[in-house]
Order: sequence, then structure tokens, then C-alpha cells
Amino acid sequence: MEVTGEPIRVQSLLQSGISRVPPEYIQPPQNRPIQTDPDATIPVVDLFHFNTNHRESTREAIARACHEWGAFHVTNHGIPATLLDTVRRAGLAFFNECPMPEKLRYSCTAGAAASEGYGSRMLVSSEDEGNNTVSQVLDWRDYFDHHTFPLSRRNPNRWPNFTSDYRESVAKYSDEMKILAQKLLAFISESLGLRSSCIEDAVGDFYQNITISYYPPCPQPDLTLGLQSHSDMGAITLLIQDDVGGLQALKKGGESWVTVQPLSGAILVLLGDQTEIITNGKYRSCVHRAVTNPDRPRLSVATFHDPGKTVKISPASELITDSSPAKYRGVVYGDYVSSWYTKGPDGKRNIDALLLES
Ligand SMILES: O=C(O)CCC(=O)C(=O)O
Ligand SMILES: [Fe+2]
Repeated sequence: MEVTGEPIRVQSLLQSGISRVPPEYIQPPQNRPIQTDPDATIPVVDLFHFNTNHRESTREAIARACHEWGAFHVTNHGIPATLLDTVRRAGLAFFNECPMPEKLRYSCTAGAAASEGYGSRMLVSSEDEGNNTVSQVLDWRDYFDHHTFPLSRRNPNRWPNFTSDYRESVAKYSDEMKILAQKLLAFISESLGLRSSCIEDAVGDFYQNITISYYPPCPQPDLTLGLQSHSDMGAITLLIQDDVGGLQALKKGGESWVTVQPLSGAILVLLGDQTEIITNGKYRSCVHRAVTNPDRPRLSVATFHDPGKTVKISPASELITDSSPAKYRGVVYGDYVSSWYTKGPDGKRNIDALLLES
């Protein structure tokens, strides 16, 4: 998702032997990772392989997790552990072993938001409240973004083939994640008393992107963030990480960050802003960020499921009553995305702009 110029890869910066991070990566004091709440943990929901005998209790567990966190791990989700490992291994091989000149052949298009390929910068500058351009602090992260659904956007020839099974594995993973996202949205809809297809119908055909993020070790982790605080823009994100750890989430109404401890074999579900709008705020999108560490590179694979750019998202009519009026105005998804890229993620500022006066 490059926005201007040919950016510096964080990995190259590290390999140049620096012992201090350049000033553009230094977060203002209020955004630095200071401490986390050691007692709180993200809920774990057992999906029991979608066995109907467990549907009621799973639905209740999902309702609690969506209400309190907008994030939860799922186990017994039916995706083979070997597929999760293969995708992580393929991603790691690209970042760790592929020579930089070859990596650069896959660079994102400079100046185009959310373009496919190898990148480092989500945005270079953004606007403040007074529409003044401000420089963004840079994330300590490189990534590879794959366009995977609808199939008309999927062209594996644009993906690395550094390991011989890379393209095939990402395609297979994309198919499996789409099915899991559909099943989870059905559960989430039902948990609010809505028909199973309610949220999926509102989102329409998924636009799915898979972003593999690579966070090189950082010489000054106390001053930097691997990825700044944000909520995901779309409907639902499915994320796997390696065993290094570094993802943090905010509980609803919480002030302190909670580490999302890697849970072997589990998949993390993160609700995005469009699900918050469709559920009329009954479920909140999860604010999260990634921190860095001085010792080990970290890898995560995030699979985003978003509406098409022309789809208008509004609170589900079934959830609007006299006593529970619409909290958000409807928004065309493409406009929401443009505003995100102009203003920057900065917590939940973007979705808050849609709040109606109550
Ligand atoms: O690396 C992570 O764990 C978080 C990635 C993420 O939040 C994103 O790509 O939107
Ligand atoms: Fe995210």
C-alpha cells in the first residue's frame, strides 16, 4: 500500500547495521508501547467443527466475545494446521531468504492505495482535523499484500514463487479463509437474533486481501510500533501469527493494551468497522496494534473480508427500533476507504465520523 516514492524497506534498514531507529519511526510519547494489562486475555471460542449440538453454546460465547472485545480466537475451526504452517513458512521464506533485488520486483505501485505486492508504508502523510497535511510516523514493518477475491482480482503470477508451493498455498488458504469467514459471519448474525445470512448479504461479494506482515527485530522497541493503532476497515479479519508475539488489542472501553498471546493452531477473528455499522454498534470493531522486539523477526498473516467499493453499508433494519435508533449513517464503502487513507487510521476516528447524534 505505497503512497509516494520508493520507500525504504525496514528489513534493509536493519541490515545496514543501525543501532538506533531513524526519527521517522519514533512514535510520540503517548503512542509508545509502555505496558500491557497482564491479567486480561482474549476469549477463546471452540467451534466444535460446526457441530450442530454445540451451536447454541458457541453462539453465546461468540456474542460475549463480540460485545466485549470484537476479537476472539477460534479453535476446532476445521482448517488443517498444516495449511496454516505452510502459509507461515512460505511467507517467512520470502522475507528471510529471497534476495532483496528479487523481492523488489514485486514492489507495490507507488502512489496507489492498497496496491498488490511488496511494501512498507501504509501511508506517508495524512490530514489532521484542520485538513493540514501531517507526516505519519512510519511503521516498523514490511508486508506483502495479495488480492485474492473476487477471483477476477486473483492473479497468482503477481505473487512470489520463491518457494515452489507459495502460490498454490496462498490460493488454497484464501479459499479456506473465505469459507470460514462466511461461517463466522453466519454465527455472528445469529448471535444477534438476525437471519444467518444478514451480515454477509449486507457486505455482498467479499473483496478479500491477504497481507503477510514481517516485523524485523527493532533496536529500539520502546520507541516504535510495528503497526500503529487501528481497527480494520472491512467486515471481518482472520489472522494467524507465529510464536513470537507482538499483537495487542484494546478491550471495549479499555484503557490498557492486552497482548494477544499466540495460540497454536488457533485463528484470531477481528471484527472490522463495517460489522460495527451493520450491527448498529452492538458489536464493536477491535482496535489493535503490533509492537516490536529487539531479538526475533515476527510474521503474521491477516485475511481481510471487505465489501466492494460501491456497496452502501448501513445498520441492519432489523436492529433499528424506537428504543434503539440508528447510531451510524450509511456509507459507501469506497468513500470510507478514501477517508481512511486521507486521515490515517488513528484509532477509531474514521468510524466515529459516522456516528449520528443521539
Ligand atoms: O501483525 C499483526 O498481528 C497485525 C496485523 C494487522 O493488524 C493488519 O494487517 O491490519
Ligand atoms: Fe489490523
